[in-house]
Amino acid sequence: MNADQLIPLIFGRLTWEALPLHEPILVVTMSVVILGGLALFGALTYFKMWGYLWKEWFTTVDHKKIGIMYMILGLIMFVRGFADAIMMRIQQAMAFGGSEGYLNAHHYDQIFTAHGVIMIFFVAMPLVTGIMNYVVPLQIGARDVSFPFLNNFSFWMTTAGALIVMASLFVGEFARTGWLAYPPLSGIGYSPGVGVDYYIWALQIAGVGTTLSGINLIATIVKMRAPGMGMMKMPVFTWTSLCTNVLIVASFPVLTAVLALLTLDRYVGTNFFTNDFGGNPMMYVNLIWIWGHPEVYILILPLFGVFSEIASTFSGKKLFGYTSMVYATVVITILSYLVWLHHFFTMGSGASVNSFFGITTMIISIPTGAKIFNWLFTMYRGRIRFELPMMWLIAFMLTFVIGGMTGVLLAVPPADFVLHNSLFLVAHFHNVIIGGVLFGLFAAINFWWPKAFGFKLDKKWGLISFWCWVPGFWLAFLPLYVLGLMGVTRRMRVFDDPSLQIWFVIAAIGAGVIALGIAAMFIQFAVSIINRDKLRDTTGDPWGGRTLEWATSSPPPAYNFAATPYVHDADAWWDMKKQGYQRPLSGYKAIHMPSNTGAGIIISGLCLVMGLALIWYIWWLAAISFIGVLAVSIGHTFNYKRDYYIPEDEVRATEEARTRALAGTEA
Ligand code: HEA
Ligand code: HEM
Ligand SMILES: [Cu+2]
Repeated sequence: MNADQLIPLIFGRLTWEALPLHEPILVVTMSVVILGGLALFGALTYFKMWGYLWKEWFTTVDHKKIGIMYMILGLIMFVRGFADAIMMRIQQAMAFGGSEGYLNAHHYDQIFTAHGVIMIFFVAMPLVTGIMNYVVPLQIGARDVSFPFLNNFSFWMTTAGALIVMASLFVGEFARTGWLAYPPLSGIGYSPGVGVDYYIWALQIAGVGTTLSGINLIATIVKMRAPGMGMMKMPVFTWTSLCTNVLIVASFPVLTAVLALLTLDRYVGTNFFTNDFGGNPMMYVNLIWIWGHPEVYILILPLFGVFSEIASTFSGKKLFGYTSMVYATVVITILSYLVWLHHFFTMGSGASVNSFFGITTMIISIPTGAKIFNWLFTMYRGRIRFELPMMWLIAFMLTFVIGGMTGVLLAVPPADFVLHNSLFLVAHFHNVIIGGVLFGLFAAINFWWPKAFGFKLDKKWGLISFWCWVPGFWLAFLPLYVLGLMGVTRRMRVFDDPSLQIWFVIAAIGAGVIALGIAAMFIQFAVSIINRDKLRDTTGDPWGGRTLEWATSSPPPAYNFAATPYVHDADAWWDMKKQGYQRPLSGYKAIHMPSNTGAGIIISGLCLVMGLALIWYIWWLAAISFIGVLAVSIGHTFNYKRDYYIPEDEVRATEEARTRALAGTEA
């Protein structure tokens, strides 16, 4: 065998050509990333941080630390996703009057695809999962989630997926198909390169993590609630998390299946989604939206829960209409399975089918509207405190209602025939996702940060971020409604009609203002960490909270609660405070806890290698890493050192420190 035959056997289709050395933008980015990575690696080694990170964070099974790691992952990926967005905004503002802008078509198409994929799968999903992971066990008075090791494994699988997408920036290319990769465009005939394979394996690997984390949180909420907390006494955020995870468990397997079929089409030459040989691309479109529509409610529902907690806390009132809030959430959960076809009204289903799906879609406005009015009635005659979370709630209501209304417009099939795939659609979904999901996450971060770290976030920089984000959002996306109504379609790189340019320029300025908002948010974090002693909260309950997470210290001890709380009311902690609750000061017991393990990160690391090997057709490496995954997974079942006890003395010492801290604040 000569070298020409041997090299492909070893390296598959990976060659030097895969490095984008001819793309100056990528060379610069790559150098910055490599230098930054080396600097970080050097710093961590110099300060001897690796052991600490490995023992305390990477291998942790503590839901609180895993929650924080999800948030960090989401925020880092947000910077990447936003960099893509700003590049598109600059390109579209420039590409008029014969100018081609600065991005070629090959590059531009990867950017909008990567932006969509990253923002949905590796920004919104990790941030939402992170908040649920952190808050749910505390809200239900539990010690951790049902399956703590699985939780660590889920996080690393999500991270492995994110790393695969990031790798495509520097080695090879990403998909050029749009974020849902419709065939036949995503089939091997029209996309022969590695881009779609990067897409497939990133989503498959991250999807395993998402599905398992959904199962984990459902089991946790169903089985681990504190005594007395019946279903109708669960905090609303826990309710919305439960429904979200039901949606995850019921919809992600469909995504897995549809991507598996696409994989078969691409790798072994089956014809599920081709145009001939009995294939049918419409099957793909149906399946992907049966996952895709519930996905957008997976993103928004937890934030509806966050806003419910915030509305009542900062109005100093019980949430208006708890029961209707719960039923509205459940109704949205069910309805979200009956509307998927509104994403392809124009693809020939006929008038009656379109009417059915148009009407079911519009019906979702009713439970959503009920929620909006419940929040307003909660605020009505309340003693409102305009802290940052409350500010975000108000911005959310004003923004989301408009985005929801334009959604209802799109739900009218004849209108959708005009607006489908236009910038009006792009404006609709950014309006609900940024106004709903992101504003909700910012509210959540400002609300629960003091719980996680024991000090509040700086208000001044928080307000600067707020006042950049909200007008910045409107500047960036209102022009897209106008352009959409004028007939401009999505995913365009250059334009002919010079009269459109001004709107793109305004949108680019808006994105610039958003960039300032993002910078202000990171400055807010930094300033708060520096001034943490001034912003310290020793009570564990800085906002006058209503639910159980505020009953324990900030940050909570590893075991969350020394004594399991007993629940009498949906606002359990508020009720306890009203009844003159006294913390038990004696009678501590040793606490049974799960042990950390490296199995999760190792298996995910092997999956990462396997994914990359499959993308590049390096079959031997894929086989070896697959065997490695099996071996480590089986090996892990023989690990009997899975738990330990926090000794009674340690619990007592921790609780006595808290007693002193509480006395300090009261004095
Ligand atoms: C968080 C994400 C999120 C949310 C919450 C929504 C919510 C809604 N969406 Fe949106 N949507 C997306 C994300 C989201 N969407 C995405 C990402 C796409 C495009 C994907 C792509 O193609 O790339 C999309 C696309 C999309 C389409 C397809 C258009 C097309 O491709 O041509 C349609 C059509 O029906 C639609 C409708 C709706 C409706 C009716 C709601 C409703 O749930 C809104 C309900 C809320 C309100 C109506 C406001 C509050 C209510 C009141 C104040 C009560 C009174 C109001 C009335 C009685 C009307 N959406
Ligand atoms: C923060 C500011 C943001 C800006 C400025 C921005 C900008 C853009 C732009 C310019 C496009 C391409 C539109 C076109 O087709 O012409 C786009 C597409 C998209 N964006 Fe954003 N975006 C932002 C945030 C987000 C967030 C937070 C999400 C989701 C969580 C998101 C999800 C998407 C999706 C799914 C697409 C469609 C991709 C495709 O066409 O395949 N965006 N965005
Ligand atoms: Cu939809």
